[in-house]
Amino acid sequence: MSESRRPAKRPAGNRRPRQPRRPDATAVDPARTAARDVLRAVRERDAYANLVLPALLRERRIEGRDAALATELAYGACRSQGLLDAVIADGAGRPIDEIDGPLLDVLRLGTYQLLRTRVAPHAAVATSVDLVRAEFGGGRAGFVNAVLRRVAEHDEASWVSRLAPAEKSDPVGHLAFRYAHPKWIAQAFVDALGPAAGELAEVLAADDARPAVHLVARPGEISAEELALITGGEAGPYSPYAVHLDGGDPGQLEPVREGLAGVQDEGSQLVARALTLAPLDGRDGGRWLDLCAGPGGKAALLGALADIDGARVDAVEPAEHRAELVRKITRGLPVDVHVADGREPGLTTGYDRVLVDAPCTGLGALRRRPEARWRRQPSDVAGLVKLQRELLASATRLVRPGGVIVYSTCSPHMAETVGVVADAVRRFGLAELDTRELLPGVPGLGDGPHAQLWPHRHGTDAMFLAALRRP
Ligand SMILES: C[S@@+](CC[C@H](N)C(=O)[O-])C[C@H]1O[C@@H](n2cnc3c(N)ncnc32)[C@H](O)[C@@H]1O
Repeated sequence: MSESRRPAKRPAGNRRPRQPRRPDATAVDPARTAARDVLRAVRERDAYANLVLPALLRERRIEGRDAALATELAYGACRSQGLLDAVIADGAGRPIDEIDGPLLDVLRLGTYQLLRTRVAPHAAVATSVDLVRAEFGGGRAGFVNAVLRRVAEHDEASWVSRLAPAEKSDPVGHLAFRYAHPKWIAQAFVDALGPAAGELAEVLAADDARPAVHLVARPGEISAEELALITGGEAGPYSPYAVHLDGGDPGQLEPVREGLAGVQDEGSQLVARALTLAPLDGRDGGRWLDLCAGPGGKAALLGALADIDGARVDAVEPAEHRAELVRKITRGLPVDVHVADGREPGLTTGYDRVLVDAPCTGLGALRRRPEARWRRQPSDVAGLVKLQRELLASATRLVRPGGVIVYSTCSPHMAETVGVVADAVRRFGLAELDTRELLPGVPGLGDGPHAQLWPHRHGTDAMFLAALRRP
């Protein structure tokens, strides 16, 4: 009987023979395994990193330093994907789409650590190799090892100078590469900055900075000063309702749990407030409309201000699950939620104030959505602009003569901002108010009459807003 056919002897005690075990990466390195799983969910099922990661950390009970590391790696690798992929393709000597998805996730994680963190290079490589070996065994781990060793031969600056478009002939492409943004987005920022295009590097860098948590103190419930005192935060510089926190989980704060405060970017607070400050021709009859209300952040602030002013808000949202979020967040406030398409909401005309916080590319909020910059495509813009124009046309029908519309986007892309507004002004004879006057005390809003906020100038999302009066 040959050696291979001989029946295996059972060791004493009837124990099974020991198999050589692959390392269990989950147990060895929970943070990197979690980050890898986030990248995989984003790649395979178009998941949102900032929804997947917190759920995954909770489910696996990953806390403290491990949670912080998983967050830094998952979000950082998502944000810098374009830069990482160019380096990986060079290191692998083949295009990215010829690398198996699960290996690419780990290569992105490893390359991010090598180029953009202080993790020691040997640890970045070894932990990546372990992740692959645990799942696929040695052959594929060898490939990852070889690629990452090539990546580790240069630092980030040197990879940028090797692979980025030349600064002289393509300055926007160069900065886009260096700050890991698609070029079309960097170009959209340049266009919106206009004469301040020299600030492009600062705008791009702001997208990678961890944004502070902004709370809104609900008017009539709690003041910003009280909220700051309770939470240990600082009052925001521009919105009278804003409090800034360094970090932490705002959902755990008592004022947030009790509904006295909410989480809302200070720029969004300024948009809702601007609608209430806009001067009307004639008296305010107290009929206010939020035409694109889900998930309800601005509707809640408008509702609280309406409560104080004796006004009432109709809030329109076509997606039932988002309308439900509006109902929840505005409970107890004078807000009526309508599940309807804002283009034909079936409401009685004659509103004094209408907010069109339009669906948009979200290019002004990239710092809050790690993977968004690589998912959005230039071809998305045209469809959104069409919808934005139709929503603004609908608002024009719904507002009374002398009433005011505030049109806003969390995108500075000019087709979605000044393009949509200019079209409405031309078609409907709307008068553009000086929107900057509706943001008292806020500097650096541009040449008007509209207003553009920027993360690098104001610490807010890059919200655009224009106030328009129907003649
Ligand atoms: C930028 S978000 C609004 C954010 C909201 N104002 C807030 O502060 O929480 C745009 C919203 O418009 C909704 N929307 C999409 N198509 C719409 C339509 N045809 N009519 C009205 N709303 C629409 C989206 O579902 C989304 O909830």
